[in-house]
Amino acid sequence: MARTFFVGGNWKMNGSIQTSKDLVANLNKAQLDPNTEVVIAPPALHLLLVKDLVESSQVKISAQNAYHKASGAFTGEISVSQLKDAQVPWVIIGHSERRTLFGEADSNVAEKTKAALAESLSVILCVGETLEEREKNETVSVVVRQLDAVAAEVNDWSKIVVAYEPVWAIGTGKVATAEQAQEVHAAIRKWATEKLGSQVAEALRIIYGGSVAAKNCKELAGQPDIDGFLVGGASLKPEFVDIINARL
Ligand SMILES: O=C(CO)COP(=O)(O)O
Repeated sequence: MARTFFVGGNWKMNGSIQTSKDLVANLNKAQLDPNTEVVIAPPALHLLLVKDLVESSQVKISAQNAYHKASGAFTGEISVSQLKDAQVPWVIIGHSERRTLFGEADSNVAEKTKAALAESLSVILCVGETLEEREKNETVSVVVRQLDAVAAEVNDWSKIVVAYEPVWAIGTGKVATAEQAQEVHAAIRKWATEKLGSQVAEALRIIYGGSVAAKNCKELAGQPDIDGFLVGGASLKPEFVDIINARL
């Protein structure tokens, strides 16, 4: 079964009302590969504005994070239920910046993923190792530990896209080589086969993130287990369209 190519744009904490409008205007006028699923994740403050401005039903919006409780005294948080109510269909969970800068543990990532799926949201679940972990040859064990934590809480993986984002490649310009990425993607699919069954594993989209750019996306996209990208910096530039069209 062919997996639909998936390209996400994680805008992180960047931009203004005007730049968000400009980014959507660029996407609206671009020719996008109709076989690519596109999801953009603006800052929470801009989500509804961006949602209203997007013209193509091919482009969906995503939050960059959410809290697992439905409501209550959690100052500053946005709940998965509020995302559902606002018709935001996707949420990024477990981004390495959430894990390393905001102290999210594997268990937090698991409970957020579970809560998002319970609200019928789709989830971009991020995993990946630090440079120190890679140098200690712990890449696969770290990624498996992160995935196992979610699998302990979640049975249905049909609405999850796994984003492999090596921390050392994020925002550094140091992209994993196509071989390095493929090796980890294959290990993730092997994990999924063993843990979730071969049918689920075959259908699971595993996307790569970390310094993806127009100049490296085609080689990465040519790997058998790379089903798309989660793009940071380049999603704020016109070349995002070239990355969406990596398979053309
Ligand atoms: O963290 C990322 C996407 O979520 C990757 O960011 P960069 O593409 O800027 O390296």
